[in-house]
Amino acid sequence: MTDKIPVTVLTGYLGAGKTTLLNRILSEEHGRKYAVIVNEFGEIGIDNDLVVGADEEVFEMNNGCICCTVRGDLMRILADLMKRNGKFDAIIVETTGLADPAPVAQTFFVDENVGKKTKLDAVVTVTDAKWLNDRLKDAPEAKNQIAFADVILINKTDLVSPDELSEIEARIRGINPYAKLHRTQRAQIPLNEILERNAFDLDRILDIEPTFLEGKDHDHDHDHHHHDHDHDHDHHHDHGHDHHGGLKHYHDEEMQSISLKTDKPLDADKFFPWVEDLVQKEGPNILRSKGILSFKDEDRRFVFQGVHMILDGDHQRPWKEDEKRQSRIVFIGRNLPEQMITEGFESCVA
Ligand SMILES: Nc1nc2c(ncn2[C@@H]2O[C@H](COP(=O)(O)OP(=O)(O)OP(=O)(O)O)[C@@H](O)[C@H]2O)c(=O)[nH]1
Repeated sequence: MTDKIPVTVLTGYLGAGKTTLLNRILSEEHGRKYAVIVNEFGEIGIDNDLVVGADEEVFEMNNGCICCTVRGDLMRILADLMKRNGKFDAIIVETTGLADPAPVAQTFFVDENVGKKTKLDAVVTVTDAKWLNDRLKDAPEAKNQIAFADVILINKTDLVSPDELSEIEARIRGINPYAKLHRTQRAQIPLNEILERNAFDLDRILDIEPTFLEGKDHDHDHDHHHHDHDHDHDHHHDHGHDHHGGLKHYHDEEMQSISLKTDKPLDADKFFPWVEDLVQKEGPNILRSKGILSFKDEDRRFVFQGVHMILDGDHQRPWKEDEKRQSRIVFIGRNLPEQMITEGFESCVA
């Protein structure tokens, strides 16, 4: 028997900086071979397109909640990876910002096949120093992500004052006194603080989740509606449910995503004023937005990112010859004015 392959679970609320951290890990000269598994909320997969590193193999799970519908997918991908023994030094799983890490972590203990070949190395949680306080009030996932963490990054320290930062740190410590804490900007941190830590502590988890190891029967599908249409939306399931071996976890019933796409080039002079205005007005409800955009007279892809009203974006690599120049954008939030967003986006076509 060879050693078990370490698995790092990257978690953190919407927009906290998980992909930024992942890209940092993958861009470093590590001389290791990582397999990356991503899962996101919203129907158009954007994250897998934003992960750098041509060398790495990126596996995209079906979209949806990793802790419920997608867990079977995670097990299947892991099992496939294990068949290619020796090809990977480690596996990194990036979960959606809305995932509860408990059932994800549980997979490595209750699924025999997975448990034989892999071991959960650490749960690494990225937090957004600017928005964490608000999310602790209204998002139970955010709190669980902290409670379950072995390593916590307090990211985006540039967006808060030193006093606010101390307050955030105290709140995190209140939820989880054991995790190793790091303050970061753009998720800048030495790799060895994240990977191959051997940090996951089952005893501590059993303290906070006594039923963690119980119940191996956890197939349970929620109805999930997918409309194959130009603009899809995904009203997520809700309610605290406890079918994962007695583990309770919660979903935000109001959280929805709107995915839009168009094959027609966009006009940058229309798009930016529109989206800036939109997030100014709807920022509190729009928790996350991101997109890959094709502007007219522009050969490069534009990557667009937003967390509430803070927008970010830049031109990336050129569109490839065989790549469809399609603009895709996703908005995730509560009470989203769907029609207004859909029409607004359509009006940005050049
Ligand atoms: N100001 C600031 N922005 C940051 C920092 N780290 C990341 N960002 C920005 O925050 C946005 C979200 O970062 P991501 O890494 O995509 O976040 P994520 O957690 O992967 O997001 P989801 O997968 O959608 O939940 C991007 O626009 C980043 O450029 C930071 O330290 N400071």
